[in-house]
Amino acid sequence: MSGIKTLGQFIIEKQADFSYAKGELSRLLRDIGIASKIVNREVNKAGLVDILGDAGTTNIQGEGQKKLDVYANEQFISALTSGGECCIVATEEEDDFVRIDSPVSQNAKYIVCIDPLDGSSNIDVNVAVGTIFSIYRRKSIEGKATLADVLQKGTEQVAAGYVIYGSSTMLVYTTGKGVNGFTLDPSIGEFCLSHPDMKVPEDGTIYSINEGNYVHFPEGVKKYLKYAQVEDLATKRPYTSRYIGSMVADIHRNLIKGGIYMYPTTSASPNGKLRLLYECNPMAFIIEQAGGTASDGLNRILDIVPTELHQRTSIFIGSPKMVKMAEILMEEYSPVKPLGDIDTVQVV
Ligand SMILES: O=P(O)(O)OC[C@H]1O[C@](O)(COP(=O)(O)O)[C@@H](O)[C@@H]1O
Ligand SMILES: [Mg+2]
Ligand SMILES: [Mg+2]
Repeated sequence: MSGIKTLGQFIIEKQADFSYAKGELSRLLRDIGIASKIVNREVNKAGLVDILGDAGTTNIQGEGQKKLDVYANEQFISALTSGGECCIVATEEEDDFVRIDSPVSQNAKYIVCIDPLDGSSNIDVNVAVGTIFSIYRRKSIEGKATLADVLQKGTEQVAAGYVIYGSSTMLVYTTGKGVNGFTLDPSIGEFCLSHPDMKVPEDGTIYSINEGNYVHFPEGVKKYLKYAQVEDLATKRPYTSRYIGSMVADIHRNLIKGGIYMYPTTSASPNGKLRLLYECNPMAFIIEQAGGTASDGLNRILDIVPTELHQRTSIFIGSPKMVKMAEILMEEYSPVKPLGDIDTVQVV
């Protein structure tokens, strides 16, 4: 076992990068690691325990909740509560933000925004799913933290990460100093450093989008798909289409191999489908830290000012050269309103 570095050891080692660090963020990341292992245990034996299928409840987004959505949500809230470093959790599965009122958390300075289980449509069919998290420092230090402490721009994130429950289970995260990936070694129950200093290739040949929505796509996206599907060997086109239907898994693949993931506006989702606070901001922070880019077609995701807890946005994310091409075609064919006028996207 010589030479392995566990997540816990790595976090403590990196703490030295932050002169003011007192270990709170390290402990918070530890708590997320613990809850991820518990969720992983259930995901791995999902068919054998009563965790598949619908929970029979609906979340504020009008989506039917899966049993594993609810279970994962409970595990992360309970780990963050007993850990004591988090004062508010904003989660996909709760209508309003959850104030952590345990005695130890009163003075906690961190806010966690989380998608406890990403890729819910893949849970019952044994396809990779994930967890996505984003961490902010509360702005106000007096009194109780409020919604204003949650609705911060993505540029204010102090850390972000995801867990992918796939053929192996990995935790990938950033604290603004690069991106590192850890693989869970079940024999020792530890996340071990397996992918140090991850970098997204500048260009790629993989595009990920639900083409089933083609007729509802903005013209700019239709043009990009035509561009991707044209024969031009010099630019390695036609590109390959890959779509798992779990944002974490599609972006993880593109982070390693190069590629672009797109979930644009559609007539069904005029503001996009994916949520800014706990899906797009954390993935954008990670991909940018790995040398990639992320926008809504025009505006940098991390610069979008959140106005609502479950706010949605369109997203184009991945290899910078591919995102740039998509943005050029969006700008030309489907001008998106610049920042400051975000709430309605106009498609001409
Ligand atoms: O089925 P669609 O419309 O392609 O949407 C798939 C996308 O929706 C999501 O499942 C939304 O996330 P949740 O499963 O956390 O709600 C993404 O993971 C995925 O990329
Ligand atoms: Mg999700
Ligand atoms: Mg989810």
